[in-house]
Amino acid sequence: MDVSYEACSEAAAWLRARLREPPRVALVCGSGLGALAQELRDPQSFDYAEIPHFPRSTVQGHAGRLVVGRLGSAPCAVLQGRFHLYEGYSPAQVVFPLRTLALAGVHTLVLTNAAGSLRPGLGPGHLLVIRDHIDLAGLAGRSPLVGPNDDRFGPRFPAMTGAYDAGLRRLALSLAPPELRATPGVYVGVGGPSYETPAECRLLRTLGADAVGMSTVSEATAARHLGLRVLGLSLITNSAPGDDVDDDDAGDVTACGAGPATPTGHAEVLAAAQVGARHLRALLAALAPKLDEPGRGRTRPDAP
Ligand SMILES: O=P(O)(O)O[C@H]1O[C@H](CO)[C@@H](O)[C@H]1O
Ligand code: HPA
Repeated sequence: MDVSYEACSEAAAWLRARLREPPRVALVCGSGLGALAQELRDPQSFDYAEIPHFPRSTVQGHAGRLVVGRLGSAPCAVLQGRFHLYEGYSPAQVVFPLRTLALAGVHTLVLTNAAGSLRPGLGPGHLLVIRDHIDLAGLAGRSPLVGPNDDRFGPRFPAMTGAYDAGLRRLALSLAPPELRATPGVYVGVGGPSYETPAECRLLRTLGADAVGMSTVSEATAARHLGLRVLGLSLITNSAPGDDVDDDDAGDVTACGAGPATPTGHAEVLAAAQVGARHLRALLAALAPKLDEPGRGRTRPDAP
């Protein structure tokens, strides 16, 4: 698969030729969160298979469809389906859709995901508003930015301090429906697709992580490389095994305080995400007026 700047530009031009207006905000739906696209007015919808160079979704709960419409007054593109490293995609393939959307006009990216809680008191149905992340694959050399740098996407060495926009985070925390018990925290991205062992969860906790998942970090890294503003929202679908869990019977014991000790399977993750999606939709509707701002654009001078 061609993941070059030229391939992204071709996909972006294909989209722009079909859209009533270029998108300025993009939203990536996490597992089971495809219903977030229902917030869009006047939607136009495209299967990923139609869009030049796009990868194909292989995971249940990721429809593989791009829906473009208005979120409040903001032209918004919703990716109903993301790509994960465990599907066998390279890091550059994982971030191809959001690079395409950036070239099509997007300046603000909302990343959503389903995640396991590592923090006592943070349980299924709660929302972690991502303050920072730990990219285990990236730290091990599997960043989407590895390889020759194309300066048209961004600089060779982008900063990742403040990667998640503080203003958007504060807004999300203040506007979230009370049912989500929204709290800021650190998301750790792991490779998957097996869920974590109790010992791995202990390790991730000592690293300072509050929630764990298999996505988001590559996308946030590529988005900052592109100069996009990023908001990250983790809907907690399960608790990861806690310190109190005996490795022999992790399935029997309630873990970090709330909900079943971890996951059991993707079906449960999808079911929990679908329950929380209702409140997440309310949050998006409340955030909508703040996501697009006149004058805001990609911070790179040569942005198309
Ligand atoms: O991060 P999203 O795409 O929401 O999906 C999460 O759910 C799947 C595991 O159930 C993994 O892909 C994990 O990353
Ligand atoms: N671990 C990793 N990814 C996940 C989890 C989890 O516990 N829950 C949802 N996605």
